[in-house]
Amino acid sequence: MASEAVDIGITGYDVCVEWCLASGQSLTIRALPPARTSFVTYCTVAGRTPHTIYTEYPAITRAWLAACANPQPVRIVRLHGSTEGVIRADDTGAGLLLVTSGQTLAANGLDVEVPLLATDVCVVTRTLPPAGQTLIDLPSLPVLPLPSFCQAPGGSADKPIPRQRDGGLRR
Ligand SMILES: O=P(O)(O)OC[C@H]1O[C@H](OP(=O)(O)OP(=O)(O)O)[C@H](O)[C@@H]1O
Repeated sequence: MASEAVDIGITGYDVCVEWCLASGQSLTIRALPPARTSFVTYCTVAGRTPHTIYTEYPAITRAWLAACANPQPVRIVRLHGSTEGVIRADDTGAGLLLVTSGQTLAANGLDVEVPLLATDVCVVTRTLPPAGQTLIDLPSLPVLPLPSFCQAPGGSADKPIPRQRDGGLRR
């Protein structure tokens, strides 16, 4: 889907949200029956003042921080795969990562958990402007909107969140 090689895909809702926010493009995301629900979760260690958020979801992280009432300056570092050990090892670290059972968080001593969005398998197609139709669609499946905190200020979730280079400071 991302490389435009195919017109329809089956993937995780988390992947779709991150891609929409990062690219500024729309997808039509439709829910399949739940298979194994996980949660994109903010986590850290109790008592820390995080300066760095490690994540495979930098666009979701920026959107969430932008929606926070009093966001603190924080560096966003993109990592792929399991990040719990890196977060634990950095005394000013936090993370935005995928949690299913919570066992990996617990094993790494990450004891502050804030679930931001539930994610499961979904069907995804590109949304074509201006009418929003898709090349292939499965209208019997319910549409999943982007999370409410991904709404651009004063606008709709279809508008991209302002970009920031990975690793930069958000002020
Ligand atoms: O809450 P838990 O049940 O402990 O699962 C959480 C772990 O699962 C995911 O990794 P996964 O095994 O999917 O591999 P990957 O992220 O490295 O691809 C995720 O990155 C966490 O590391």
